[in-house]
Amino acid sequence: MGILERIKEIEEEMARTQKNKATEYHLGLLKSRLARLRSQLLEGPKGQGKSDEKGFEVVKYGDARVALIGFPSVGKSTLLSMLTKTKSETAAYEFTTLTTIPGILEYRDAKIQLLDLPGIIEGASQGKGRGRQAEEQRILLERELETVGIRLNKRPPNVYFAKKNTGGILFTATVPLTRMNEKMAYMILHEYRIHNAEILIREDITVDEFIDVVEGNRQYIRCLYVYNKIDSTTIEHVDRLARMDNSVVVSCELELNLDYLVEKIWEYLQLIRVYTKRQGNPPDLKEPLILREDSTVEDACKAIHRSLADPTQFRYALVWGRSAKHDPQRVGLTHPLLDEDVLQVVKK
Ligand SMILES: Nc1nc2c(ncn2[C@@H]2O[C@H](COP(=O)(O)OP(=O)(O)OP(=O)(O)O)[C@@H](O)[C@H]2O)c(=O)[nH]1
Ligand SMILES: [K+]
Ligand SMILES: [Mg+2]
Repeated sequence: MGILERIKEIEEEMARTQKNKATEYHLGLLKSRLARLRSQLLEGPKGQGKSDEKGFEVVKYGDARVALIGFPSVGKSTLLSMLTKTKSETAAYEFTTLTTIPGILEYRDAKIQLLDLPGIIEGASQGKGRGRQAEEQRILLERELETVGIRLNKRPPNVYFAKKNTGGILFTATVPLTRMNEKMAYMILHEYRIHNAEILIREDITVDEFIDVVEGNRQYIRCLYVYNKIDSTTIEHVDRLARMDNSVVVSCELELNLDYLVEKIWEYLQLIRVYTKRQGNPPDLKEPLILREDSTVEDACKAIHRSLADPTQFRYALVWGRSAKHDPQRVGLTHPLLDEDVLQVVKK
């Protein structure tokens, strides 16, 4: 039996199985089997070099990447063409875009690579997906991304997990577990042929989250749900969509709310700008370092030059701005930076 058939069989069995105390472990087992098969499917057969093919087949460029993922003809290419200098073909028929089209969104001195992807659709081959309501599309997209190991707007579970060579399974939970337990963990690990490991669970996780930890390859990605074409629905509907979590409503056609969308994209990327300065010179305000929100002086040094954070080179740094207690503050490598700080590195 092929992987796809086995996946289908397990999905069917799960759908038939009632959720209760008696079936809890069996369902946990099915879930882990399903997760293993899906991973196999994504990785492809071992030793064929296929697993190296990552990303969207477009060269990475700029400070961050945003992928536009959605059903056909929702206006992804129209949006890319509005927000960047790139023109991506748009048309009223589905699957106009057949390959990934990159464009650059310039905002707050950062270059953000937008990727216009071909429309994705649940069961495209069966011709499904016409006339879907926005909310339904959202659920289907989430489900589609879930099955390939993408977790949207979630944090990785607070669990320490390390495979070992010997010593058996060492299981510890620092909080009461109400949604899974040690027995379930053993069973799932057994399914993964893991017989030696250290597990420290620090929050009340679900079985699915435990499987995510064991798989270890999940992508935790922030996601904005953008509802386009608000010009062609009722104000009540728009209002309902706009109130949902992580949502922005726009109209590319009427150019409604696009500035707000760009602001939101910036917020979701969690980036900061750090302006660098040489001794005796004003800061370079044209090209800031674009760093992740939780970056330190060390990260900034590494972004300037690989070896700048080495103890042989780095003496201290001066920081002006919101992260500084006084201007300038003399700091070390571990100092956390904030948006719009100015940084001067003093070398040995
Ligand atoms: N009414 C309305 N139509 C829009 C809006 N934005 C885009 N469209 C139209 O919707 C149709 C599809 O737009 P595309 O940008 O090609 O959609 P897409 O998501 O890239 O489609 P595929 O590449 O086929 O998946 C085009 O006819 C656009 O002119 C909008 O805000 N309002
Ligand atoms: K289209
Ligand atoms: Mg398109």
